[in-house]
Amino acid sequence: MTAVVRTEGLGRKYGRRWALRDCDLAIPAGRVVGLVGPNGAGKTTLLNMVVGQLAPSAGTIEVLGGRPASGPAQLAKVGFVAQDTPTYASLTVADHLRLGARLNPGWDAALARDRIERLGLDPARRAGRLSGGQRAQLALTLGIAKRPELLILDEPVAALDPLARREFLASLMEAVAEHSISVVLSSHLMSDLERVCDHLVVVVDSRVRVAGDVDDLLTAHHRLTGPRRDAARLPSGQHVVSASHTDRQSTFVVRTDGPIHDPAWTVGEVGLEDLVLAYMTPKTEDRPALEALR
Ligand SMILES: Nc1ncnc2c1ncn2[C@@H]1O[C@H](COP(=O)(O)OP(=O)(O)OP(=O)(O)O)[C@@H](O)[C@H]1O
Repeated sequence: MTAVVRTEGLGRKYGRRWALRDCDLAIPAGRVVGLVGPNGAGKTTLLNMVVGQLAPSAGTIEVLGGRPASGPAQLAKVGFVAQDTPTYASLTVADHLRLGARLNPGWDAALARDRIERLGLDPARRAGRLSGGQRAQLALTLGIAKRPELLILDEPVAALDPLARREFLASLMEAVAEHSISVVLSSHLMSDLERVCDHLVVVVDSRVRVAGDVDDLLTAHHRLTGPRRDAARLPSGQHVVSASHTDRQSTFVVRTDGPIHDPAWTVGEVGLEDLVLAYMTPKTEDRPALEALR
């Protein structure tokens, strides 16, 4: 499998505290990857290592077959829109495009101009005078016009209203379809991720809890509801992701490779948001840690 990002035992410490640890990932090419997890889980830390802005404290990372930010050719292959969609407040939209052209060898000037025109952004307007949504669109334009093979977006839609978010994601998907780029996108907004992502990475407490193609993940996870039962009494092939109990009833989200035959259970499907929430919920039972699903 061609991996756009491959990590083994990757970790980053700040002082004595791990911001991310034991991270093993193999993200296939051509995916739109949703990176999710609670605040402080380690998402930005991972993305900053992917783009080479942060050095690992442990393990290895390979991006498009090379070391992150290891030279001009590697830098040209990866586009990055950081968390606060950074632009230069005193520079105009046109200045940003000129800067993009100067800094990026593969710059697609026609693409940048067309996008700006289609978005209705005034080239003479200073970035500091744009709305949050317009600034995010400008930053995305810079990221796409660089014509990267991999585009990294750290919470690009956080400050946008629902309509602007929808437009932003639509234009991202358009760019993905037209230029066949791989995208890694971190967000807390599950409905957005559900719409655009076909691969998911969930990070909780500095560790990757689960990773895989969305279709495979949804097929492998089920919600079991039935008479109250201890998680320890479930068959070994059913890995408990989350458990909740009332006096008489138990509900589990489990990951399993095979069908569930026990007639005591009502078996339901799990949606993407429920799946993510199940992994983010602290487990009440003591079960072995889950392997990342690939
Ligand atoms: N420069 C830094 N110095 C010290 N600790 C840091 C630094 N940057 C991040 N951390 C810590 O590392 C951990 C992971 O932070 P990170 O920003 O990667 O999380 P995140 O998942 O992106 O969170 P959010 O969703 O809130 O953006 C947190 O505990 C954070 O406090």
